[in-house]
Amino acid sequence: MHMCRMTTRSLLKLVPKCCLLIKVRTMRTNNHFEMREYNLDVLQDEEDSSVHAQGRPYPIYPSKGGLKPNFLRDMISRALETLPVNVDPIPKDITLDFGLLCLRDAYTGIHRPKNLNEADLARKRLIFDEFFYLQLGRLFQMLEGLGTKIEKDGLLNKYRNPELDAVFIEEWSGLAKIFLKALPYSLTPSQLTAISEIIWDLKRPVPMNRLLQGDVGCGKTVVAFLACMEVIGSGYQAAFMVPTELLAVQHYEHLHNLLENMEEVHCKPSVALLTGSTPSKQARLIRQGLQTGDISLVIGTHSLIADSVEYSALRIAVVDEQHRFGVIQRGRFNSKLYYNSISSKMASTYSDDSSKGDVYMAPHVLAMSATPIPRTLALALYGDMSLTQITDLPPGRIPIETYLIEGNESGFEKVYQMMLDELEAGGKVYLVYPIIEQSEQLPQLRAASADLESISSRFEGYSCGLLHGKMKSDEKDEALRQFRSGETHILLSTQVIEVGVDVPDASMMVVMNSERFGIAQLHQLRGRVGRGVRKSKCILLASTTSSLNRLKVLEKSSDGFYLANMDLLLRGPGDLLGKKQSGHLPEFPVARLEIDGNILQEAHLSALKVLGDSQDLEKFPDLKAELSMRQPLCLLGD
Ligand SMILES: Nc1ncnc2c1ncn2[C@@H]1O[C@H](COP(=O)(O)OP(=O)(O)OP(=O)(O)O)[C@@H](O)[C@H]1O
Repeated sequence: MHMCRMTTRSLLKLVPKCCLLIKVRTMRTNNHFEMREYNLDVLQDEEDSSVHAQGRPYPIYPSKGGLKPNFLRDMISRALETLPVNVDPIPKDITLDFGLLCLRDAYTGIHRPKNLNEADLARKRLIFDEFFYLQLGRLFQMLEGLGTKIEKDGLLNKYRNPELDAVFIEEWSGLAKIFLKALPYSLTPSQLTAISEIIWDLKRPVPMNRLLQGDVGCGKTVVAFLACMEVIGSGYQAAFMVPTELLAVQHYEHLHNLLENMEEVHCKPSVALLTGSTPSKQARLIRQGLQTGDISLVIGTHSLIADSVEYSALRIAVVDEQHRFGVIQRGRFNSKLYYNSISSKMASTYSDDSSKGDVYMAPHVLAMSATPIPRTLALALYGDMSLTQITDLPPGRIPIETYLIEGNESGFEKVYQMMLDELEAGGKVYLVYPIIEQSEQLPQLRAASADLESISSRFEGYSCGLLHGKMKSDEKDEALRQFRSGETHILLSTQVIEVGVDVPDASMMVVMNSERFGIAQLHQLRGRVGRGVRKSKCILLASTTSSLNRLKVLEKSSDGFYLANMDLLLRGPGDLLGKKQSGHLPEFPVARLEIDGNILQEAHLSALKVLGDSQDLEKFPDLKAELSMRQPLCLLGD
């Protein structure tokens, strides 16, 4: 009998002397192991050395839908016999460069490995293929969307040397320079690198498609504003799309404050706010202003991509919290074309297609994500985007103290006392709940609405506000405004405040039932405090003892990238990204993103190399055929 913990490798077992194999998946619970899955595999013909020679790894196939492992083994064996030698569509120089087995050896190696090393190499090759065709498809599709060879070469170059290009401040547009000068702080080094890199892209005749990532509160917004100023300074327009009205109003007010600081009144751009709640007469005027070019920058929700909104010269679209928008929504900016005279000049100089005198270009897209996700995941999800990361925080931030407290009676008493101390010292408190109303199915969960009364009476003399997703947008704005202005001291809220909400003097957060949230999500929530001069606290109340271990990491680290990696390892990509975002994640039958990131990088480089050799893949007909089978939509131009 052979027992072991299941790992990716343990699908292959060394054949022991006896003829019964048991594959077991165990789970460690507290101090004992529990058997969750098992599989009996009887080797009927022990003498059959051709299939399972002693001492060699032995593949275990699942027996599903009446298909017995032995039957599968037999079929696969026969298929392997008939496999042509020349079955590999990937060019040989690529397989050599990255130390990959050829495809035939990989098939043999995964089903009949001589040893575990061979099985590992075979697995690597299969994973490489999963990643490679995905990257190839995405890049191929992007190249297809570009008009001229110079654009295509430029794009491939940019991907090959992602850190290479940046524009010095002297070369920024006048308006961007004035805006920078008027900021009440200096940019951090990585904010400066990020914006210089973005401006480099903005000056090129190729539409940018860039993802700006950074930890909570690192100051992405101001980088995006600067990018808008750069294009406005060159005579074009900018649109800034956010997922909620709350954020739209906040960004609009924030920008207004920054523009107030500018002494040069004559060059202040005209800025408008357009959301679903904008009164129709005003919305009509804003649309008119965008069409004539009188408005240079519009901040708003998805109203900005409505068909009725026409821009006179939209050169950049910033999409904040981009994972909250579908690919199609983001893509709708691509149809808001503008006439680009620079591109037109370049195209006529370099293009072999002289008919391209007038160039109508899709706007540059700068997507922003407040959830730091590991590079591997970013590449798998957004392989078609260049990536800029802000890796430092503005100076002077006082680290947030995080406490993990068990949500029993004494735990609550302790937390209420800490809240009282904070309020008495002049602080403001967010109370975050997993749900709005009490639920009969989940009685252990605290609910924001249900708690309003008891919290109000407990903290007499301090007023409480309520904020959740089911409130009307003007009610939400009002609740946040009151909290910001200090009319309310405690804000009971759901996770609607998770992204973007910036109330710098909020100094304490208490998360109820924090076991219901992921680590990356809690980090994001925690980022709502510690944004001002007061020392801030975050208290995670956990109602189950088993969750305490998982959440402990938040007490120790405040590095969003590290925590996202931990979340990826602990819970896998689906849970880390949440339902909506992970819905865009392709399926990988063999690969596991949490451990196979380096293979993904190699696959990305290989795809670039292949396309550098042949942008339309005509040089590699077998590869093109394989791509059309694996990613049919990209070759159809969908
Ligand atoms: N270089 C800087 N120095 C000092 N303060 C800064 C700097 N950059 C930004 N800030 C301030 O830091 C706060 C957070 O910035 P911002 O809202 O842009 O962060 P963010 O990256 O969008 O974070 P989140 O995703 O959490 O909303 C703001 O109050 C902003 O004014």
